[in-house]
Amino acid sequence: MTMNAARIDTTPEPLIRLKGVRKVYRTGTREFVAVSDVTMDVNEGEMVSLVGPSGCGKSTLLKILAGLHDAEEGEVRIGNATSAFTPGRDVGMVFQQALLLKWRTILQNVILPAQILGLARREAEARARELLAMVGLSGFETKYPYELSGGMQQRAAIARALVHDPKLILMDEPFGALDALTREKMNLEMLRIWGESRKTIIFVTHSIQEAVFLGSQCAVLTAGPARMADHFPIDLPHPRTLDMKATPEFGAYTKRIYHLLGMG
Ligand SMILES: Nc1ncnc2c1ncn2[C@@H]1O[C@H](COP(=O)(O)OP(=O)(O)OP(=O)(O)O)[C@@H](O)[C@H]1O
Repeated sequence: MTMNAARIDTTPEPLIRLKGVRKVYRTGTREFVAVSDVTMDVNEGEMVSLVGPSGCGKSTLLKILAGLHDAEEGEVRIGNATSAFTPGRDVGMVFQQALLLKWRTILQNVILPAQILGLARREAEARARELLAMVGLSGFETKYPYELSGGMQQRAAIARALVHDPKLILMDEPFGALDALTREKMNLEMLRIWGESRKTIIFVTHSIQEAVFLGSQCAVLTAGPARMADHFPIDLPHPRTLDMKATPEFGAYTKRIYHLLGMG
């Protein structure tokens, strides 16, 4: 008897598969293409930067990934055979403003998503404390948001996005409101937090330097028409250091993005 040995494919399935995604907003009889031609695979544990000018559809794409909007056309698949995905449970979000509740302590703010999802209080609190330590906020558990700097508040927001152990973190220009030096520091912190948490992160930014420095993959979106112009891996070594920004390799990536955005 002969047996056909099934070929075992060990290539991991991507966590996110986007193919020809297009989203149109309608107001009355008018249609507006917010984003189009979005095709990209994202593997678990990747940090993908989405970079582009204002109005090119970055936030729209995040809303599609969060399950808040449906795509007009194309395929959106999140989750795979080994990792099922439920948007309400498996997404953590960080916005440009930390949006902490001013009447809750930092610990109580970080716990909030776990409370909303009805997770066990004791475990959630232990995890929130661990995450506060990971983002460098040990000792600030009982402080209130007004007692923290902007950068510290954004660290708390990152801890809050991780507390329910989501599979996907969506970050919409999280450091856009910080001063330039704090932003550089937060970029280094972000890489460390990503390395420790091993989460899949989609990171929206207007900054080409930030996109190259943080991304394991970079997607470039253009406006007029709003479309994904390109996406490519960023093959810079880890750990990344600020010195790398002065290297020809780093410069080649930024130049590529400037050209795609018509600024070359
Ligand atoms: N609910 C909506 N209804 C109609 N048009 C919308 C809606 N939301 C966004 N738009 C339009 O769609 C386009 C893409 O918006 P989106 O917020 O995704 O852009 P963005 O790249 O995130 O911009 P920014 O960088 O300024 O935040 C914009 O021109 C915006 O005006």
